[in-house]
This record gives sequence, C-alpha cells and structure tokens, in this order.
Amino acid sequence: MDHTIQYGTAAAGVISILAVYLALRRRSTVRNIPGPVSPSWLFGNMLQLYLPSTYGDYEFDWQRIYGPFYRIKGCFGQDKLMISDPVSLQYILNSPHFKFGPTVENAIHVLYGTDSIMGVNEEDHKRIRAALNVGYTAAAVRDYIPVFEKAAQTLTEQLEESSGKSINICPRLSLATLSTISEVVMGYSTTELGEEFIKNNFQACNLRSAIASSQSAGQIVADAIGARLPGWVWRAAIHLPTATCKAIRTAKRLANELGNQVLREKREAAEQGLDINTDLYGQLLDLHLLDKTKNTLTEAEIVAQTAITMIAGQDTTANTLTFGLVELAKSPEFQDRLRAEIHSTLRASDGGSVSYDNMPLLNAFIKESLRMFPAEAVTDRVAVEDVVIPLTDNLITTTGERISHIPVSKGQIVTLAIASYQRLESRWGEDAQEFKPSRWLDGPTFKGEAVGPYANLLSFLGGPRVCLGWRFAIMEMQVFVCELVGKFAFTLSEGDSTRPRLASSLLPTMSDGQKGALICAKRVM
Ligand code: HEM
Repeated sequence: MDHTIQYGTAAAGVISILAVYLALRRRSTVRNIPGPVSPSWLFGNMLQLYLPSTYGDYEFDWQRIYGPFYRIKGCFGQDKLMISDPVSLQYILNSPHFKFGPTVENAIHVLYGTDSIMGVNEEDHKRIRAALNVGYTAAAVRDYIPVFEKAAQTLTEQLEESSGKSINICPRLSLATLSTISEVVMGYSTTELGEEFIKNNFQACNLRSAIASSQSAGQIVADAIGARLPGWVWRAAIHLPTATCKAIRTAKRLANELGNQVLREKREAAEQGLDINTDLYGQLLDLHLLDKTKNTLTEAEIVAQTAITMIAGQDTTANTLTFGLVELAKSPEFQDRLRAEIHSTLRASDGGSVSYDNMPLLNAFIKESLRMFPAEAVTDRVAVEDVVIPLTDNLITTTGERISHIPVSKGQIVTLAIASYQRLESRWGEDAQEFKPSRWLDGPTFKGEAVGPYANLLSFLGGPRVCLGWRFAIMEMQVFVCELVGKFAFTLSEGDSTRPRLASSLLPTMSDGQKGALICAKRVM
C-alpha cells in the first residue's frame, strides 16, 4: 500500500508535533484513568489496537479488565480514552463539544470533499441533511423494495452459476449494493455507471483505509503525525504524484463528472416537461427549479454529495451481509429455521408485499450481524473545549479516587469503541462475544441507556450525524437475506476462514489476508 501522503508530510511537522504531544501530556487530565501498560513510547498501544491478527484480540480483553472507560496510549506517549460506556457514548455523539478527530476529518475532506454532507459545518449539515432526507425516510425506503428485489435476483443468478463451488461472496454483494444506491439516487443502472466508475468506486471504498487507517506500524506513526498537520497540508498533499493520491483524484473526478452528467440530463428532461421525480437527485433538482430558496440544495451542492453517497452505503452494507452469511454457514440449524420462516412468509404473502418487519428470525439475524460486525468499529472524536463526560457507573482512578464524571481538556482525543460497546457483557450478557441471533428473541436484549437509531446498536452511530442511510440498509438487508437464504443453503468453504480486520472499517478477510469471504451456496429451491 502506498503511504506517501503521510510520509511526504511527516518530516515537516515532526518537531512541532512532538512539542505539542509533550505539552498535551503535561496538561492531560486523564492520566489517572486506569488502562493497559503501553509497550512502547513510539507506538503506545496502537499496534495492539490496530494490527492484531483478528480484530479485537487486545481491545476486548482490555474492556474485560478495565471496564467500558479506560486510558490507552497513542503514539509518542499521547493519552487517549477508549470509551464503550453507553452513557458516555450517547453524550459524546450528541454533544456540540466534540467533533471528528483530526485523522477522520482529514480523510473525509480529502475523499468526499469539504462540501459533502460529512465535510460541512454544523449549520450547513442540518440544511443538507434535511434536504437529502426525503430519499431516506421509512416511506421512501419502502418504495425501493422492487429495486432491492431486482438486485437480489441478479445475485441469485450469479450464485446459481457457481453451482455450489466455493466463491468469494464479498465483491458480488458489493456490486449489488452499489447498483441499488445508483438506481434510487440517480436513476442509473450499473451499465450506465460504466466499468471505469464501478472499478474506481470499489477502490474508493478502500481509499479511506489507504489515507487513514493504521494498516502498518509506519502508517500508524504517519497517521499520528498527520493528525497534527493543518488541513491545507492534506489538501496540498493530494496533488502528489503517488498511486494513492492519483486514485483519490480519479475517484473525486469521476464522482463529480457523474453528478454533473446526471443533473444535466435531468435539467434537460425538466425543460422538455418530463417528470424528473423518479429518483432522489431528480426530486432535489425539481425542488430547486421550483423554489430557489435557501432551503433547497443548489445544483453544485447536489453534485457534491455524489462521492459520499456512492461510497457510504456500498461496502458497509455488503460487508455486514458477508459477515452475517459466514456466521449463518457456521450455524446450519439456525439457517434451516430462518429459511423455514422465509418460505412460510413468502407463501403467506402469495406474491403480494412481504411484511419484512414481522419476521422475527430474519430481524434477529440482521441485528446480530450489525452487533458483532459494526462497519465503523472504532472512530475518534476530539473535544473542542474543556468538557465533562458522564459515566454509567463510578470509576476508581489509579490514585483511588471514585469519580462519576471525567473532566477532559480541549484537544483530548476520545476513541468511540463501538465494537467493544456491542460486546459489553454488562449490557448484552455473558455470551456477548458469541454470534447468537436468539438473544433478540428471548426477552429483553440489553440493560441500561437507550442509544442509536436501531435496536440500541451504535453500528450507525448516533446523534445529529447518525448514518443517513440506516433505514435503507436495513430494508436492503431484509430483502437480500430473504432472497438468498430462501433459495440457497450456505456452507463454509473448506480450508479457508474469514476474519474481521480493521482497515478504517471492519473488513472480512480471507486466509491470504485479502478482503473477501469464501463461501459455498447450493440451490435448495
Ligand atoms: C450496514 C450498513 C451501514 C452502516 C453500518 C453505516 C454506518 C455509518 C456510520 C457509522 C456513519 C457515521 C460516520 C461517522 O460519523 O463517522 C454513517 C454515515 C452516513 N451513512 Fe451510513 N452506513 C450504512 C449504510 C448506508 C447506506 C445504505 C447509505 C446510503 C444509501 C448510507 C449513507 C450515509 C451517509 C450519507 C452518512 C453521512 C451522514 C451525515 O454525516 O449526516 N449509509 N454510516
């Protein structure tokens, strides 16, 4: 992997950064929070957090030992807080006193653009989000069911061709999820997107990990240094003649060209008196043409959402489904019960609309897949001023003090440990580490504070910047699982196993370390 962005900028900042870290350390208000020993000043606990052979090898043990709020060391002795306490997470996600951590923010700006929904400031964010939301309400998403069904049937045809042999399910699911977003947002099929765009978008889903994801010891240090460099250095570095920078420039150019082309075609169609309200971009443009007030998005603002829209829902959904299907392949008994539920629901619907929300096993399976394999397993936020974080239970500091709130200084990095939260035994029970869909069927699933938009999970995070497409993702997964598990029996591929690995998002990886999951699908009806 090409890490030249970070290496190229490292030398310029290293001395001042070390000075900042040392100053931060002296001021740190969190030094007395217990946490694991740091094996090295240079890397702190970062190699253990980011580079274990299976995601969570150290992190989940730390949580068992230190609870849902502990201190770890970043590079150069920096204090970081690992937080899986639901009360603290809920507070941080909803507080104006926290914003994206510097590495996350730089990656968003570089990859999606400063005018994208994730890149804009709070005020613009509210307005852009409200406008885009028309495409992501419960009612809008129900209208997409035929699009999801068509994509699921294409998947069925591909699986049939494999005739029960081992295949990598991941890229197939990824193409299917891209096709649905493209169809409902822009009215474009994958053929209209074109091979170059599709190839690039696959790559773009992985680019965030190429920019900021701590994939090697060198990149971990480079990320720590890059986090201290001003945004303009990152924006300037993108023009470097390296493979990663070139791929980012191409991805942005293609997204921009696509957005502009779609809007041009829709404007022309509107001028001819045709109805353009057939997809999200058409609706947004129609509103703008009818009423150019500040509440509608300008054409440039619509175009600026293209990169994030095409990337945000592709691999997140495809990887969750991949992990889920692998777990299903490990559990033939649950798989049979789920298939029986699917068959009886489809029979009852008799070719009419299927009530996906009334399928207990299907929804338990989706919730458990989201719980165990959250796409954004860890993500950083930074305090923009001095602030006090509340806790569920009191914490005893290394000096023996019992505290119910943690004061943190402006600039403190906090790591939202979403995967840890979703395995917290105090919340999910002693079997929290097991993939067990039945937990969603046997009475109350969790204890304590309600969080997140769906099933008390934080896979979609929460607060004002909660995933815009969460209803879309759930509906799409419901339709895909019904189609695939209804028609195929899934078994594990012999000689290969799938492991979760962190690369900005949680990726399924095969024995050779590459992204993907080998699985066998045999037609059953
Ligand atoms: C299982 C599937 C998905 C997961 C786990 C997921 C997860 C997330 C997470 C964690 C965020 C917050 C990122 C952050 O603040 O750091 C997010 C934001 C976002 N997601 Fe999703 N997502 C999924 C599917 C989708 C889909 C299908 C779409 C669109 C069709 C989508 C569109 C977005 C957008 C536009 C944002 C930015 C929202 C904002 O900043 O206001 N996501 N997603």
